[in-house]
Amino acid sequence: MTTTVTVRVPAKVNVQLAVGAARPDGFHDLANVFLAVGLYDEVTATPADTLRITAEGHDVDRIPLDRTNLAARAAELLAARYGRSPDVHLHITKDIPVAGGMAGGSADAAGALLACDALWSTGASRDELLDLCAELGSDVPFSLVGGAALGRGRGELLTPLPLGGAFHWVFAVADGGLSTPAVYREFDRLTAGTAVPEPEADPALLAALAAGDTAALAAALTNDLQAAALSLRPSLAATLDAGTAAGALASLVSGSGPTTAFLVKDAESAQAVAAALLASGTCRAVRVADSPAAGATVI
Ligand SMILES: C[C@@](CO)(OP(=O)(O)O)[C@H](O)COP(=O)(O)OP(=O)(O)OC[C@H]1O[C@@H](n2ccc(N)nc2=O)[C@H](O)[C@@H]1O
Ligand SMILES: Nc1ncnc2c1ncn2[C@@H]1O[C@H](COP(=O)(O)OP(=O)(O)O)[C@@H](O)[C@H]1O
Repeated sequence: MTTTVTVRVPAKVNVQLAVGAARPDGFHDLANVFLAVGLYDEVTATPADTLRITAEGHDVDRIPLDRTNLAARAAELLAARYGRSPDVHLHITKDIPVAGGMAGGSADAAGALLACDALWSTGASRDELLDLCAELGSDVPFSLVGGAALGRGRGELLTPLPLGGAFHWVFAVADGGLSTPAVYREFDRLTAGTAVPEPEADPALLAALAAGDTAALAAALTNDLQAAALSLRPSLAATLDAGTAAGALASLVSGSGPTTAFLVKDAESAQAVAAALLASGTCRAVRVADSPAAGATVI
């Protein structure tokens, strides 16, 4: 019998984040082009007498260890769906920046779901797991799937995208986090009184991904939440400028921020841009990672 299951789950960067007007339910329709990157959290599930969460790694003092933790919510949802006890010990090893716009919480939710599913042998199909992911959060289905995908609806309706090669990234971690709902509210405030277009995926960006063409991808990167994130955290402009000055091909806010993402030519350039960003004093830490990365995987 399996007694412990560990799942590894990647972070994401949004290479295009097109945001529509607020819907009646408060969410926003998106054309959200997700790319999984090689920074990972791990979730280990072990049988226990009660549902318990522990965590180690970067900034774990900033995540809740009670039942509001997204990993705990995933275990409870799966247990309720299959009529069993949610008692399990979930240990999270965190490497994805917390509240950084890189879907760390979503990664832990997808990881916990897959780990508990394996531990409990529920027999859930992939589609059933994807439905549960969507109940847990808009970004959680992508954490399960990984690779590259277009997310429609609120981001949960995924179409896998072809990728023609690897891309190299540097990420600058900012002090503190940004609240995703607060960034969407700021988007609403900044766009009030304007006609917000229907979000559409950019064909040039999809072609750049399919061709594995870094220069074309750099020219096509966009994030409709960037102005809102910069409005709430003006200091991010200096980080973006520092990355561009250091030779990044393109610089943008990752999702709702405040992590900033820098697309670079190759692994050597990544090291140079990372060192320059750190030396600039405009960020707390830097990380280097490649894309794509596989989705949630039992290891
Ligand atoms: C912005 C994005 C881009 O991928 O991620 P982050 O950069 O924060 O990681 C996502 O849209 C975040 O997805 P996720 O963090 O899963 O959001 P959810 O838990 O579903 O929703 C949290 C809140 O964000 C807002 N929200 C989220 C998704 C969406 N399409 N429209 C929204 O308005 C709503 O206010 C919602 O109550
Ligand atoms: N397992 C978890 N890991 C990270 N954050 C979590 C987790 N569970 C709950 N949270 C909370 O979810 C919020 C969003 O965190 P996160 O998913 O890391 O950011 P983002 O949505 O910007 O990618 C934070 O306020 C954090 O405290």
